This record gives sequence, C-alpha cells and structure tokens, in this order.
Amino acid sequence: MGDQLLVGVNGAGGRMGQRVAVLVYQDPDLKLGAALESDNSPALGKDVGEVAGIGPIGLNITSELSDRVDVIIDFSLPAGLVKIAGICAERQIPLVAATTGLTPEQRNEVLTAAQTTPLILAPNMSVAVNLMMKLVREAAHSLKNTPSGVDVEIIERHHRFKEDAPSGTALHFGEIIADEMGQTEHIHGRHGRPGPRPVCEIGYHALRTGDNVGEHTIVFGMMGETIDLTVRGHTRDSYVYGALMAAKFLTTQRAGVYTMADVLGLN
Ligand SMILES: NC(=O)C1=CN([C@@H]2O[C@H](COP(=O)(O)OP(=O)(O)OC[C@H]3O[C@@H](n4cnc5c(N)ncnc54)[C@H](OP(=O)(O)O)[C@@H]3O)[C@@H](O)[C@H]2O)C=CC1
Ligand SMILES: O=C(O)C1=N[C@H](C(=O)O)C[C@H](O)C1
Repeated sequence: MGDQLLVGVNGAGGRMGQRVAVLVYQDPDLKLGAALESDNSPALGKDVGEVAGIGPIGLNITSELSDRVDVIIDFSLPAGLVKIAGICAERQIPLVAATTGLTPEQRNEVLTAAQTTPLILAPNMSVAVNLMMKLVREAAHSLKNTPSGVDVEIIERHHRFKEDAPSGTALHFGEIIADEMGQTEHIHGRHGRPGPRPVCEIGYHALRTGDNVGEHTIVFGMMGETIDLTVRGHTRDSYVYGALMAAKFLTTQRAGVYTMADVLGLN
C-alpha cells in the first residue's frame, strides 16, 4: 500500500484525536504515521489503537514528531496547535488545524505556516456545518434590508468538557452574518437590565450540557416572524470525515491558506 498518505494526528489521546486515529486506520487510502500528545500526557508511550479503543495497531503516542508524515490533523489545545504549526511550516507538512479558542496572536502564528505549507484553519470540519455557513450567508444577505430590522442570536450547545466558549463555530457564524448585515456589537449572554435590544448586536448563548457533540442554531428574529436555522452533530465522526477530506485535499495543493468551502466545493 505504498501510495497511502501518511497521516499524523496531534492531540491523539483526546476525544477528537482518538476518532481521527480510528477513522484513519479504517480508510484504505490513509495510514497513521504519527500520534502526538503533549510532553506530560499520560498517554505517552501507549499504543494509539489501544487508547482509541480498537486494540493495538503498532504505533505509539509520542510528544515529538520524528517520523515522516504527508499531512497532520490537529485537534488539540491552542498551545499544541501553535507548536505543531511551527513544525509543519519548517518541514513543509500540510496542516489541517481544527483546534478552537485561539487568541488573535495564536491565530496569526498558525496562519504564518501557510507561507511555506498548505493550511486549513477551520473551526468546524463537518460537511453539514460548512453547508450551513453558506445558507446562513445567503439568509443574512437576503434579510439585511428588512424594514423592521432583524435581530440575530446564535445559540450553541456542547458537552460539559468543552473549554472554550462560545464555540469557534458560533463566532465564525457571527463573522459571516456581520459581514453581510453590518452588526457592530457582539454580546455574550444578557443579564440585569440591558434595556431594549439594538439591531446592531449579535447575541451569543453557549450552553454546556452532558455529552452533546455540537449544535448551532442561528435565529433571525423579525417583527411578526422568525427563522431558526439549526445544524446538529450526532457523533464526533462528522468532524473527522471532513478533516480527512481536508487532509487529502491539502496534499494536492501548494502552500497557502485554504478553506473547508474549497475542500467541499461550496464556493
Ligand atoms: N474544527 C472542528 O471541526 C472541531 C474542533 N474541535 C476542537 O478541537 C479541540 C480538541 O477537542 P477535544 O478532542 O474535544 O478535546 P480534548 O481535550 O479531548 O483533546 C485535546 C487533546 O490534545 C492534547 N494536548 C494538549 N496539549 C497538547 C500539545 N501541546 N500537543 C499535543 N497535544 C496536546 C490533550 O492532552 P491532555 O489532556 O493531556 O492535555 C488532549 O488529549 C478543541 O479546541 C475543540 O474545540 C472539536 C471538534 C470539532
Ligand atoms: O469542542 C467541540 O466539541 C467542538 N468544537 C468546535 C467549535 O468550537 O466550534 C466545533 C464543534 O462544534 C465541536
């Protein structure tokens, strides 16, 4: 199977990293070439297949990338993504960067890698979510001149373990909407007496409950009627399938920044 792409996964011991390991292992076009974790991870030295629940596959989790890989998929923490982006830039390894919750500085550091290698930095890899981004842009564009005004609120639900809020996806939906409609204020929850709602704001509401793998609802509220657009993940594999498509796509590209819309042909 010499023409299999060798995939490295960063954050291999995490919820997403484990599913990446399993679905790469099951994909005949792909082979796991490296499974990376932080310096102090309890998973270091363990077989990544064991950690991911499919039994040993002969590849141990390490903290340094010593083996050759054709592409890296990162679902880790911001510091982990910044580190691997530097390595990918230096070794010209294409990078699928899925970690959210980056500061603007961390985001810029990651984007620098695109000067020397192909890069996708996307808050959501799912096919359905990326199609919804296109639908939301169209809705925002069509509604922007509604005479009575349109109130946009973004509600997201995720599992109790999620560290960043609101989700990277919710923030990206807000950017798309503001780009079309021109809202200037981004409000995170409301309490006290904020007074009547101005149309220039987008409200974000982050719910954290149980094991929810991710739901986003965009509310376009008008006088007399409302549109709710919702997308729900059922399993984490929805993100992994998109990440694998992105990985295959990037290995055919030159250095630069690409989007999931490029991967999925949604432009
Ligand atoms: N773009 C997308 O489609 C999606 C993005 N995400 C994002 O992916 C990220 C990971 O999510 P999830 O898997 O649920 O989180 P987890 O916390 O389960 O996994 C993160 C993993 O990364 C490890 N890690 C921490 N630091 C480093 C480092 N320096 N180098 C390598 N690995 C490191 C963690 O190890 P330890 O526990 O030892 O710290 C952990 O195993 C989040 O930012 C999440 O928002 C999630 C789903 C979809
Ligand atoms: O942490 C998660 O789980 C998810 N994070 C991403 C985000 O912050 O948008 C994508 C997805 O919603 C799952």
